Amino acid sequence: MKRGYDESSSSGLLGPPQSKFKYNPEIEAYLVSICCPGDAEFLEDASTKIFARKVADHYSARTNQTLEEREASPIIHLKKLNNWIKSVLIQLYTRKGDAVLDLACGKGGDLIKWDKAKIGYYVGIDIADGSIEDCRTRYNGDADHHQRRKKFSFPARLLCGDCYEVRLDKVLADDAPFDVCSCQVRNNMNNDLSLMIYLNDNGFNKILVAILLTELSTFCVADGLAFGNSVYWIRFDEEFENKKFRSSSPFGIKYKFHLEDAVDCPEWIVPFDVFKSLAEEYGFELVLVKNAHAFVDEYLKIPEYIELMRRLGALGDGKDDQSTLSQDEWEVAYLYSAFVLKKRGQPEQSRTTSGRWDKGKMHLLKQDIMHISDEV
Ligand SMILES: C[S@@+](CC[C@H](N)C(=O)[O-])C[C@H]1O[C@@H](n2cnc3c(N)ncnc32)[C@H](O)[C@@H]1O
Repeated sequence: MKRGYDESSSSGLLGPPQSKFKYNPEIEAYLVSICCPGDAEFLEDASTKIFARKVADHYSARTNQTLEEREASPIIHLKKLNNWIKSVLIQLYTRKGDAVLDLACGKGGDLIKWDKAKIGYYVGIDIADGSIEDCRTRYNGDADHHQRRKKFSFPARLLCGDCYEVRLDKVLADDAPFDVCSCQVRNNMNNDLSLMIYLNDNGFNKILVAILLTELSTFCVADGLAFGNSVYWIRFDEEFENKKFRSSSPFGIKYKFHLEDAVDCPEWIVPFDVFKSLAEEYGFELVLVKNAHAFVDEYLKIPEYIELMRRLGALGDGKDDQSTLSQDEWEVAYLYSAFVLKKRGQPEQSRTTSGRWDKGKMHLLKQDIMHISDEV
């Protein structure tokens, strides 16, 4: 049975548990699911502004957890693993001085990662005003009174609004071009495509995306319409009872995804090859697509990333901390993939900026947060 790490490694870290899934890079059946984050009570119409409002309220209402509360999460090691994957991605694809657009930046959970990559400018956008306010205090270094951290070394700007509803080209006219866009939220395919057009037209170099993938064959071999374990479940709609999917209508295959202590939302599957060719049509080439198991397999061989994993603690700390991912969390990790899109024809060396000291601020006041709406 395949394991997700190098068993001969001398890292001292505990490995992920054995998985019943076997990662096969040749497999053609991977499907990208388009995620609409939200809550069970407001699942129905993802396209409406009401839905967007409810998403915003949901995230705003999620208070900052204490360290103890966070550590008690049933998916704490999965969260740590996700952080490791995001950090490695950022280290791999961001360079000193880059201008970064963090779409759906939330409470700024990635600020430290961008700081380590020595970026030159940061613009964060999120729909939830509570989250963007938390992001502001975190950026200012005021978030944790016990552990006041040093100031971030890049200027920043924060905006509050629905990144799929506003004219980003207008709102960000003075900030563009960006080198990297990070996006960990998906809307519907049309919105994602308009975003890609915007990114292409506005000189983006790379987009890093952490996206949920599920493997159709897992569903096809499962009994009935649902499968999962103690921390997640996926349930397909009744209409897919016969487990047949028409290639002529690749969109609209809906299922519900539940992950303990994280999400409970509808998602729609999109065949990966369709996504890839649409991205190509809009001027992007896919330079990396890696399932989380394969990602761990590959990058946990590199000393600096082993050290990072040790610090983040997803697989213990190599010394006293013997806690690690549960089998069930490791199976959830298998549902996720990281991918990177790169603007076609963009040479590696050409960076758009080396710091934007004239833009953004080093300390953000409440009134510095720009509230954007689709009237902009
Ligand atoms: C999973 S969180 C990502 C947080 C962040 N990347 C981090 O690691 O801390 C998803 C975020 O997407 C935001 N979001 C959802 N739909 C959005 C939209 N249409 N426009 C802007 N933000 C959105 C939510 O408010 C939430 O903060």
